[in-house]
Amino acid sequence: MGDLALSVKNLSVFYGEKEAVKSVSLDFEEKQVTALIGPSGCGKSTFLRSLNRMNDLIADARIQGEAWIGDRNILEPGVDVVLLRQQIGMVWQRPNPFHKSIYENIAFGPRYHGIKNKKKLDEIVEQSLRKAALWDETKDRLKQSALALSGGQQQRLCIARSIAVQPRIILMDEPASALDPVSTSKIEELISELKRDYCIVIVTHNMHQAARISDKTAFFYMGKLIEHDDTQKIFTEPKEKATDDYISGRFG
Ligand SMILES: Nc1ncnc2c1ncn2[C@@H]1O[C@H](COP(=O)(O)OP(=O)(O)OP(=O)(O)O)[C@@H](O)[C@H]1O
Repeated sequence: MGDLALSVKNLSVFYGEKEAVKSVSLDFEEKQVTALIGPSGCGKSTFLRSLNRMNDLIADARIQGEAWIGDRNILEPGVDVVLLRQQIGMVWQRPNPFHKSIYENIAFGPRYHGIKNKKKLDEIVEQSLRKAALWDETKDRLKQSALALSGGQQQRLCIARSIAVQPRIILMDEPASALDPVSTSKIEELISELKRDYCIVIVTHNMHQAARISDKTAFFYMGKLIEHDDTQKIFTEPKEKATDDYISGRFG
């Protein structure tokens, strides 16, 4: 087994009385892609959002359990969520660039975290755009609004923005589901490149996508983690009947 990036223990999430995620324990390794799959409403996004404390923003959401990065439980009350979100980045279903230039979208995070030197910021912008396979398309228009980019380019910009603050883990909630097939395959190629450096956790409804890009797959059903294993095993010889039924399209 490789190095652990994040270890989740008995994580439960409640919305009021409703338990949307039920005592899930799951480990994520460095330099691996884990796909979270399961039918609509099974708690995948809720689980994902808990990992960088985005659920803190929902008034009646309550979390129990632990999530460890090294010797730190990131779900403890005293954790600085701004620093946490630097370590654990998030890419949403719909690209959400800031209403700023391409350059400023990338430079914003590093500047916020204290980098003021223009040359250093230029370097970070270039490196982040290169890593997100967007440099060639944007290097001559860095001052232009990010909103003038296509949807697929905007999503790669959002990935570049999360890389710019040097995270360890990148969470992605159906990052390609709003994109056309060409943009989708670019995002998939990009994810395969990025896993050399990062731990990636991706929610996807697309079974083929999960099979293509992930090393591990976790199947959720009605808030519970039913099965977690090598992606190849989940898709060829799942242990649980519910997993088999879901991946062969019998429900969901
Ligand atoms: N902000 C919220 N307030 C109350 N209930 C919520 C909230 N967000 C999600 N839920 C409920 O929690 C459960 C899990 O939802 P969640 O969005 O995590 O599932 P999901 O597996 O990601 O679904 P989908 O694939 O449709 O996005 C659902 O029953 C949903 O209705």
